[in-house]
This record gives sequence, structure tokens and C-alpha cells, in this order.
Amino acid sequence: MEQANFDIGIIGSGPAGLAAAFEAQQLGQKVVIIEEYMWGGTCPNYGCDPKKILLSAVEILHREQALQNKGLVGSSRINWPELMAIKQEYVDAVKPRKIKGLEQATIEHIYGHAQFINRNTITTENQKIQATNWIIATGQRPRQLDFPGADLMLDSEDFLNLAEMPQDITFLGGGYIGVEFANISHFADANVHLITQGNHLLSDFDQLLVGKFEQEMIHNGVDITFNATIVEIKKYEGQYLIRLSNGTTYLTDLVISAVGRVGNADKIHAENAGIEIRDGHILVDQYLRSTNPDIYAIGDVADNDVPKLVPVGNYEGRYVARRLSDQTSEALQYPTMPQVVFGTPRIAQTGLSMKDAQKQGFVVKDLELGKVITFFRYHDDAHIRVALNQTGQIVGASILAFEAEELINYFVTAINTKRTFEETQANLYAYPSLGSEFAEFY
Ligand SMILES: Cc1cc2nc3c(=O)[nH]c(=O)nc-3n(C[C@H](O)[C@H](O)[C@H](O)COP(=O)(O)OP(=O)(O)OC[C@H]3O[C@@H](n4cnc5c(N)ncnc54)[C@H](O)[C@@H]3O)c2cc1C
Ligand SMILES: NC(=O)c1ccc[n+]([C@@H]2O[C@H](COP(=O)([O-])OP(=O)(O)OC[C@H]3O[C@@H](n4cnc5c(N)ncnc54)[C@H](O)[C@@H]3O)[C@@H](O)[C@H]2O)c1
Repeated sequence: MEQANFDIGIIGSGPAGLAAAFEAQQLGQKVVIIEEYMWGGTCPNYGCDPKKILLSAVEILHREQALQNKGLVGSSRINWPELMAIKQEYVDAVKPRKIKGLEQATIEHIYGHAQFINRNTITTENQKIQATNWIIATGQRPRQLDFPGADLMLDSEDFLNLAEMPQDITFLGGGYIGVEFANISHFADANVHLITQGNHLLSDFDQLLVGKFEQEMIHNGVDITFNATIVEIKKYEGQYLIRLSNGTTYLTDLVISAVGRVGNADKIHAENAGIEIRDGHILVDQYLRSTNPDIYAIGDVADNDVPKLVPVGNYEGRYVARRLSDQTSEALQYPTMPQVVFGTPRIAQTGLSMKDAQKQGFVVKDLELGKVITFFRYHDDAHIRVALNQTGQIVGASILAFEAEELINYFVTAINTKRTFEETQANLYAYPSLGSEFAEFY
């Protein structure tokens, strides 16, 4: 078996692994990156990007529906196979683009499944690779349930490859994926059921705004069952017969499981390298070091209490690359992180939650902006909540609005630059625009 030696070996080519690879290589390290499935990882192949392509049609439809009899006549419909073809065109271009980037940067890249044979060496199917340091960026996969018939459920990747949208579709799980995909399916003309074990959707988000969001989904016709789970699925005359924990039974054409994700560190023989794992995630310290101090974990597979999102993995990848190149010895400090649920409307938040702000005695401004020009013209019932500390600095924001995914970025900047509400007016923003609304919020 061929053996090669590197300064830094990276397992997994998702956003986290790639960010680490490019940063380390630029800082003069000899880097190898290993991928076993799709170059680029979850986000561009079967996560954020394909989802956002499907959303392009959903967004137009949503806008059209909001403007019916208010200046627009007639509404479009989604042609699912055509939309999927565009999605696939994008996904097919990911691998060549990623490989070209790696080649241009002269980063060694190997296709294969990496697993440790000792504390600094991994094997793939036909190679042995040694590195002074390893960075594990193997991401997560959908969590499997094991009730009778659970294997009949599809997962988020299957949904993003559906050739046809069925007439009736069921989602299990009221988190990011269940909510976003239920919404897409609704706009693609399916009859949608969403089952979740909690008494609300999106438990990590501002529950005041989530309540309004749920009303909007229910108003759209999505059938949401709270405080329940599926206990059995059986095939029945070309459909699936579902039985819920509350005793309800019904027939549906397809069931998608979206009950969270587990880490992929259980498949790398972590024990051979002295790395401790929990639920497939790697235990890390404040430097993202595993229990083997020469091996780090970044992105979704790291067992830390931060949202598992692309910008976070990216940031961690760059940090570890700099640390291993003697550019920093500081513990990792995260800037404020935006989180967005891409429904219609979106829910977004950053910084301190409104609940924690209120607990600390901070002011929480509730701004209902449906009558303000930027939101009024689309009949968008925008609700923005902003937390201000004793000196008037913006310390948190949560938003329910169609434009929330962009608007939240203004708040990210305000929080990171420690701006007060008044100081948001220091910049002149184009008028009328989201920026100008941000600066005029009171
Ligand atoms: C449906 C969906 C929608 C999402 N939407 C968003 C969004 O809108 N915004 C957002 O910020 N985040 C979103 N996310 C989350 C985002 O995709 C992840 O946070 C991000 O991809 C994590 O990056 P990563 O590099 O840690 O892992 P991944 O992107 O999962 O990459 C890990 C890579 O490691 C490879 N690998 C695993 N084990 C091995 C091994 N032993 N050897 C070699 N290779 C291996 C895998 O094949 C994979 O390519 C979404 C996720 C899903 C599932
Ligand atoms: N917009 C985004 O940034 C975005 C979009 C999609 C996914 N993601 C990432 O992917 C991760 C996974 O998303 P997800 O939606 O699978 O997980 P999640 O953790 O967001 O939600 C899981 C949901 O499933 C429910 N649940 C768990 N077990 C259940 C059971 N047995 N029966 C019924 N309900 C059950 C939970 O109560 C929760 O509502 C997210 O945490 C996030 O990191 C991000």
C-alpha cells in the first residue's frame, strides 16, 4: 500500500474541511483532503444550495399570491421536474468546480473513505496517509428511528432528489428541515402533513414569532400535529398507512424523516487515534482539539454548543488552520451568528435571545412593520424584535419577515461593531430599501 506524508490531513470536503484546506495551504502547509462521497459536502450537493434553488420558484409564487387582486391577475404553478432539472444542473457543476479549486491551489485531494489505524495515520481503500495533524470535518447524517416501518421513510437528501412531488406528503420533525421542506411541498401543490413531538415548531427560535409563523403555515393549509410522533408505517395499496402516537391513522404517499442529525465520527475508527466521541460527534475543547491533542474537529461533527451551520463550520475551519500554522494561540471566540429558517416568511435571529435579554432587564423593542413601505408593498407582515442593553447597544434581534435572511445581516454587523440603535443611522442607505428601514426602525 502506497504511503504519503503531510503536515495537515483533512477528512471531509464540506464547507468546514474546504475552508481549513485553503487557509492552511495558503499559510504554507502541505495539505491533503479526503472525501468519500460528494466533493463540497452536504451544503452544495444535498443541503442549503439545492434547497435555495427550489425556493426560487416558491418565493415568486408566494409574492404572486400576496399580490392577487392587488395589482396582479393569475398565478403561476411550480413544474417540479423542470425545477429539479435546474437544481441538478447546479449540483452537477459542484464537483468539477471544487476539484478545479483544489487543483489551482495545489491541494492534494483523494477520493476514498478515511479511517484511523493509529494516532496519526489513516487508510483509504488503497492508500496509507500520515499527517502531523489531522482535522476531522466529516459532518453529520440523518438520524434513523427504529419503530416498525421506519425504514420506509425517506430523508432530506431523497427529498432534494424527488422526481415528482406526490399528492400527499408527510414530514416527521418540526425543526429546520421539516418546516422548510413542508413549506416547499405546499407551494408545489402537495397536501402536506407535519408531525412533531414538541408543542411548537422550531424550539430554538423566538417562540412569539414562531407562533405567528405556525398560524401562517396552518392558514396555508399545512396540517400540523403537535405532541406526537409516528409509531408505525405500513405499505397499503400503493400508499403508506401511518399510525401516530395519539392513535390517529391516515394514508399518505410519502414520508420524509427530519428528526435531527447524528455525527459521522462513528465510522472513522476514532478509537485507534485516541479520540473520544459522543453520538457520532467528536468531543472538543475550546481550541477544537479532540482528546488526541494533534487531532481537531470542525463543523457539524464537532461536539460543541454552537449552531451547525455553514458559516460556523467555515469559521472553525479557518481558525484551526491558523492555529496549526502558528497564527493564533487564542481559544476560539465566535462572533454573533445568524440563524435563518427559510420558510415563507423567514424566521431569523442573532445575538442574545429576546427571552434572555428580558431576563437580564434589557429593553426589547417590538416593531410591527407591515405598514412600512418596504414590507407593505409585498403585504409582508414583518415583525422585528430588537434587544438593547443598558447603553443602548443592539445585542440581539429576531425577525419574522420575508426579507429576514438579508435584514438579519445588518443586525449581525451592528452587534459585532457594538452599535447603538441611534448609530445605525451613521450610514446613509439607499431609500427605500431594507437598509433604510433598518436605519429608521423606530
Ligand atoms: C437539507 C439541509 C439544508 C441545510 N440548509 C442550510 C442552510 O440553509 N444554511 C446553513 O448555514 N446550513 C444549512 N444546512 C447545514 C449545512 O449543510 C451544514 O452545517 C454544513 O454542510 C456542515 O459542513 P461540514 O463541512 O461540517 O460537513 P458536511 O458538509 O456534511 O461535509 C462532510 C463531508 O465529509 C465526508 N466524509 C464523512 N466521513 C468521511 C470519511 N470517513 N472519509 C472521507 N470523507 C468523509 C462526507 O461525505 C461529506 O462530504 C443544511 C443541512 C441540510 C441537511
Ligand atoms: N436554514 C438552515 O440553516 C438549515 C436548514 C436545514 C437544516 N439545517 C441544519 O440541519 C440540522 C438538522 O435539521 P433537522 O430539521 O433534521 O433537525 P432539528 O434538530 O432542527 O429538528 C428536529 C425536529 O424533530 C423533532 N423530533 C425529533 N425526534 C422526533 C420524533 N421521534 N418524532 C417526532 N418529532 C421528532 C424535534 O422535536 C425537532 O422539532 C439543523 O439543526 C441545522 O443545523 C439548517
